[in-house]
Amino acid sequence: MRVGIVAQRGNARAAYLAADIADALPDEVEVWVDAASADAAGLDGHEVSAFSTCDLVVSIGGDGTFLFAARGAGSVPILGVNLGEVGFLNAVAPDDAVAAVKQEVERYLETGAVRSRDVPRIEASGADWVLTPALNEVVVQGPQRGHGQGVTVEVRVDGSLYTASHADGVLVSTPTGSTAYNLSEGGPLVQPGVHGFVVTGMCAEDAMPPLVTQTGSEVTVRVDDAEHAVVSSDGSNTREIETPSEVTLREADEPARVAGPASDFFQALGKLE
Ligand SMILES: NC(=O)c1ccc[n+]([C@@H]2O[C@H](COP(=O)([O-])OP(=O)(O)OC[C@H]3O[C@@H](n4cnc5c(N)ncnc54)[C@H](O)[C@@H]3O)[C@@H](O)[C@H]2O)c1
Ligand SMILES: Nc1ncnc2c1ncn2[C@@H]1O[C@H](COP(=O)(O)OP(=O)(O)OP(=O)(O)O)[C@@H](O)[C@H]1O
Repeated sequence: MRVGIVAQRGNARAAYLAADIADALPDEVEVWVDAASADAAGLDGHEVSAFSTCDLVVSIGGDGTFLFAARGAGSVPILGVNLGEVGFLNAVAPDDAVAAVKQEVERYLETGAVRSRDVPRIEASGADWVLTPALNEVVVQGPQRGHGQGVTVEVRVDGSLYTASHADGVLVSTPTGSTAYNLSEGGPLVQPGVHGFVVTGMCAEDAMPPLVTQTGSEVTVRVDDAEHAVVSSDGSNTREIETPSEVTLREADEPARVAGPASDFFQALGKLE
């Protein structure tokens, strides 16, 4: 079994906790530590982009660290330990981290699988490009946000026109991402497990109420009337596209997998206050 650990870059507490977890695991488990944290501790590190070959990935940090770990992990189960300010994606408290990881490792050694929940991701693509699937959301927007900026968008669901407007952009969120950027833009909270994505307009001039689509549907966003447009996945994997052009959003073939104990969704909402 191979366990990959991603500790928040530059955070000594995260690096110590990574070392504690590594020390607590049986010798038969190979432990990889991300390059930045390993370098700080004088160890050999591994690029997080190779963590899709692990059997379990542990993220120690905040939501940004979890999203970073998820980009490398692909569909490998990720257990999130919260050292962040919000830590909505991280169900495990630091004091419980060693026990929670040991429990999943023991489960894997006994049964060949860790306990995990599938969470859908959104894949954004254009004529000759595709972004790393998003765990939270894909944003299609103009070169800049704000009055007098933006882009004309035309949103279709399975080929049928939903709406068209000048707007800062359009945000398509997974249930996981509903508590993040989607919420700030006026989109609804979505209970985990709902099989839908949310399409939310960003400061649209014409009517664009938040729309829940089935995960199986294909959403296309045509952008025009701006110098260029920008597509981003989870706020970081970004692509500049020319206008006019069309972005296709659909459920990624492989979901992300969240390992370890689940947090109570309604209790976790308290973290956002
Ligand atoms: N106005 C906004 O609310 C806004 C703007 C830009 C990005 N974001 C979010 O930030 C994410 C990228 O995270 P980052 O840490 O790299 O950037 P960041 O440092 O700008 O973090 C943005 C905030 O979003 C929180 N967050 C991220 N995912 C969340 C989730 N699923 N539920 C609740 N809160 C969540 C983080 O804890 C952090 O407080 C994007 O996926 C997007 O959802 C939010
Ligand atoms: N081990 C790492 N190696 C390389 N980059 C990292 C690593 N950990 C985090 N990062 C980068 O830092 C970003 C997240 O860091 P950030 O400071 O926003 O912390 P966070 O995990 O969101 O916690 P907080 O809630 O305290 O802000 C990630 O998106 C990623 O780009």
